[in-house]
Amino acid sequence: MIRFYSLSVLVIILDQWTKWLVVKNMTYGESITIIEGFFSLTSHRNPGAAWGILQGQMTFFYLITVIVIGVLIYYMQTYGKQSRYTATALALLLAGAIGNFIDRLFRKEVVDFFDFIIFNYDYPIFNIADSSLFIGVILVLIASFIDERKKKGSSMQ
Ligand SMILES: CCC[C@@H]1OC(=O)[C@@H](C)C[C@H](C)CCCCC(=O)CCC[C@@H](CC)/C=C/C=C(\COC)CC[C@@H](O)[C@@H](O)C[C@H](O)CNC1=O
Repeated sequence: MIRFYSLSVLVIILDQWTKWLVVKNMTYGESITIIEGFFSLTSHRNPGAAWGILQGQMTFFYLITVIVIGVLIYYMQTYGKQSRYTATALALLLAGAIGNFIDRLFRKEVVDFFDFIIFNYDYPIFNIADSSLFIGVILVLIASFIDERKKKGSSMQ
């Protein structure tokens, strides 16, 4: 179990370190092209949630994030032991939520820098914490699918 929390700590450190690098070494709005027309590092700030929704609603974000963190820790304690997929997914979700929470607490906005243009659509600029949340969501879906299949398989025998 503890190793899943250490995964969260590792992701949070990586998230906060990369955000610190962007804030320290790049001016706001500066963009460094990595792969022409596909991937750049752009120093961006988002006072809202995904796609900039709910700009500046910090109290709402604190409330939601504390609830999300509480639910994740509870699920980690109950379901985390059953399957390492679920535990990994929960650890990633926990890291993402905490990573952006730290930004919202101290900066009142979230630092973003991964700027992808996918099929000519300039995808919203995001960060490591968002990626961890996104991968965590995908993994939860996969884990529940695998666990479902296992249950069906055992009941068939
Ligand atoms: C990733 C969740 C967003 C993250 O939620 C958080 O912090 C959580 C812990 C707290 C929120 C207050 C509550 C969740 C709101 C739900 C939501 O938002 C549904 C989104 C779906 C999502 C599938 C998971 C799609 C993907 C989006 C993006 C990332 O794609 C990789 C674009 C990110 C850019 O708009 C970037 O500017 C965002 C900025 O960094 C602040 N980030 C947040 O608010």
